[in-house]
Amino acid sequence: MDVVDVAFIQPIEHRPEPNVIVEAVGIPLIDLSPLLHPNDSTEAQRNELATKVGNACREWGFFHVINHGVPFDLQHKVEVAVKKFFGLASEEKRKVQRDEVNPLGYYDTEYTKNIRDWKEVFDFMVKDPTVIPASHELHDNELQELRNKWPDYPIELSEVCREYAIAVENLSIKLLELVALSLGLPEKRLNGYFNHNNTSFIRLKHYPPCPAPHLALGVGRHKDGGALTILAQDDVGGLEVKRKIQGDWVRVNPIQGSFVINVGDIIQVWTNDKYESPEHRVMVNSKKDRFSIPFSLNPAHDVMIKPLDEFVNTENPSKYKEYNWGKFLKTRRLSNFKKLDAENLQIHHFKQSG
Ligand SMILES: O=C(O)CCC(=O)C(=O)O
Ligand SMILES: [Fe+2]
Repeated sequence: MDVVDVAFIQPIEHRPEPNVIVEAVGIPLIDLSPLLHPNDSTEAQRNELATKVGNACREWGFFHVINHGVPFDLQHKVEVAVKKFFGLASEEKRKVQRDEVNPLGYYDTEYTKNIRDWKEVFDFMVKDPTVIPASHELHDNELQELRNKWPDYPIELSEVCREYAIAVENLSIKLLELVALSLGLPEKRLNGYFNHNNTSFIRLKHYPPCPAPHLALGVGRHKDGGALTILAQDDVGGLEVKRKIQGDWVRVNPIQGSFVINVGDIIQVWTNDKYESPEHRVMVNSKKDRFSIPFSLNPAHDVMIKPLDEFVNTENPSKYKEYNWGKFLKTRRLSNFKKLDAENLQIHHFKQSG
């Protein structure tokens, strides 16, 4: 990757300032240990956690969790395998390259908001196969089965990733239940959208050192399209969130043993904007490689997303028109692939006009 390539250069107003990194102060750290043994946790403990999650969702849209139940040695095995994979020669990685038909596997030329990201990624679905629409066209009902594409080396990558996916998916459902409780909904109100047909996925990411960290970004500013994101990040740092009131970018520092959780667009729409999906981006640096692994909790492709009835009434009418999740996902993928002239599909495109 060559940074003099203009494709990487952010417009002036979106360039990061590597010399003035401001740490985010006050992003909540939530200890989930009461959930480790669900039969022992009391209703009062769950409600207390839900209150913390609710406050974090309103104030930041971001929080850290510790004692989350994903075994440390499993995380370590994944990290080792991921580093082996990204350490392969490009020709090897390209053997599992994603293409226009199957968007899974390796990729190093992704765009966010039409600017190329300084990163390489490997995507896989939690359910294999996963069913999604074959095309983004609204009236085309054809479906497609996505199958994961695993490399021959490292041989253990597929197995450790599958095990990790199950553990993180379990955690995501616990978090979803806390989000539901925090909104005054029954604990399992949202679970049905994420059945065995869910389209959740995991992205293995490598941000190589970048000779021009003041011009490029690892991931340009964006909001996550799914319901919730569970991010494992190493100790290098680079993730930044845009503060709601001040509007400035602050660094979400790595905390050992924690996952970073953020609200995605689906929760924003479901809650009719009670919880907002925060804008974030990833800075790169000139010295260190950085690795991160986001898991995106996504519903089944045929789920229609709109504000939940519980958050709509005459004083507070629905702020969004409903949209089909599978078509949204498919449309988003189009613009990740190539530079488009138009803005990427966003939930604000479904905002009610009146
Ligand atoms: O790598 C990170 O820290 C965050 C990545 C991210 O925001 C994303 O993949 O959506
Ligand atoms: Fe993100």
